[in-house]
Amino acid sequence: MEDEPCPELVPIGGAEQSDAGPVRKIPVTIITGYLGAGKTTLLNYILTEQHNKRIAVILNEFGEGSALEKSLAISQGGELYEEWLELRNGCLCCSVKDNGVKAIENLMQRRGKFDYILLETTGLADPGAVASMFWVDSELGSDIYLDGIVSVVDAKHGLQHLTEEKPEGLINEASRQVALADLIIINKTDLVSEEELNKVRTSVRSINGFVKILETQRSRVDLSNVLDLHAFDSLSGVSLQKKLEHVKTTQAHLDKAIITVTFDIPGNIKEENLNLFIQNLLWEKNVKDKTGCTMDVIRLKGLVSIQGKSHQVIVQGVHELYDLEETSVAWKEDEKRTNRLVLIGRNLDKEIIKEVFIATVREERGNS
Ligand SMILES: Nc1nc2c(ncn2[C@@H]2O[C@H](COP(=O)(O)OP(=O)(O)OP(=O)(O)O)[C@@H](O)[C@H]2O)c(=O)[nH]1
Ligand SMILES: [Zn+2]
Repeated sequence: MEDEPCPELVPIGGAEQSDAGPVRKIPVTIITGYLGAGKTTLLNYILTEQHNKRIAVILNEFGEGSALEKSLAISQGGELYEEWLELRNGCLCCSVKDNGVKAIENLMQRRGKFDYILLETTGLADPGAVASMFWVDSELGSDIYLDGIVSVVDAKHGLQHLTEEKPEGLINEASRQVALADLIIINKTDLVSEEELNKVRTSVRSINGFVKILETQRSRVDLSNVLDLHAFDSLSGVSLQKKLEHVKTTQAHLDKAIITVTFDIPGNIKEENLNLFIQNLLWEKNVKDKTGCTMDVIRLKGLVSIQGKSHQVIVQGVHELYDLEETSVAWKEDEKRTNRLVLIGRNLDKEIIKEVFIATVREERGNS
């Protein structure tokens, strides 16, 4: 019973799918970033680059005066539409006012016409809320999967956005977008000196110790860095282990800063204990730092070893939502089983979190 067969992940051959056959899930990449950072420029660039993908783009321009301009930029259509429009190169485009769920549902009726979805959030959006809908909306979840969150940071104004103070000590949008990202694009490097660029890079890194950082002008990036990141699923099982190994706990660099904390605890833990640890942290919020402030976790990633599971288990969390999924990577016979977690958030104290983790996973409950 220990070795439950894990379904093998096999690529589905051919583009054509019969009604009865398995359906290929469509990846969604969320493109976020503060107002004017270069999100739409990035989308335009991606749409015009050679990528052999049929991409569907959703522009979420909620409440922004420039929405019309944005649709114009992409569709050359001249008006704000909520209907899908086919571009000359076969890509699809649509501009919406809400968080995009409707648009995606609508889009899925055109299945077969596209193989990738890019969703641009508004500059003030919390990408976590958008990401969450892929977990909550199981209807959506069966058709599509979240591939990654890409945040565009303005090299010129990024620092200012990251340090902006919000009332009641709320986390500003720019920091949240950096904390949640799987890829950061520091754009508009033409507008800053090397020194200014270093400062932005250091601040971004101090918030998110995990994220890959690219620097661009006009959002020109190698698309392989943006698409098919598999940041949330077990297909990244192997590389995630490597990636996690390189993550370091960061030092607060900005005021009231968000930082990254990572640790590695050897052993083989019970799933219920892991759940308890995560729920205390994310739901009960009863884990506090030395000064009594609640630890506020925005993003959680990890690879853990669960008792009774032969394969590594990936942990993913965005705000209050989290998910455990067995990967296709089996623990080897002689391999030391270990649990590595990466947490990004505020008021994080590595030593305290480690202690809480150890105490929780060591605890016996119910059956010996
Ligand atoms: N100098 C410079 N300007 C840039 C660069 N990238 C984009 N821009 C300009 O910056 C402005 C904002 O770019 P957008 O791509 O619309 O930014 P956005 O993030 O989509 O903006 P919102 O949707 O309004 O939040 C545009 O005028 C772009 O032409 C760059 O690398 N350097
Ligand atoms: Zn835009």
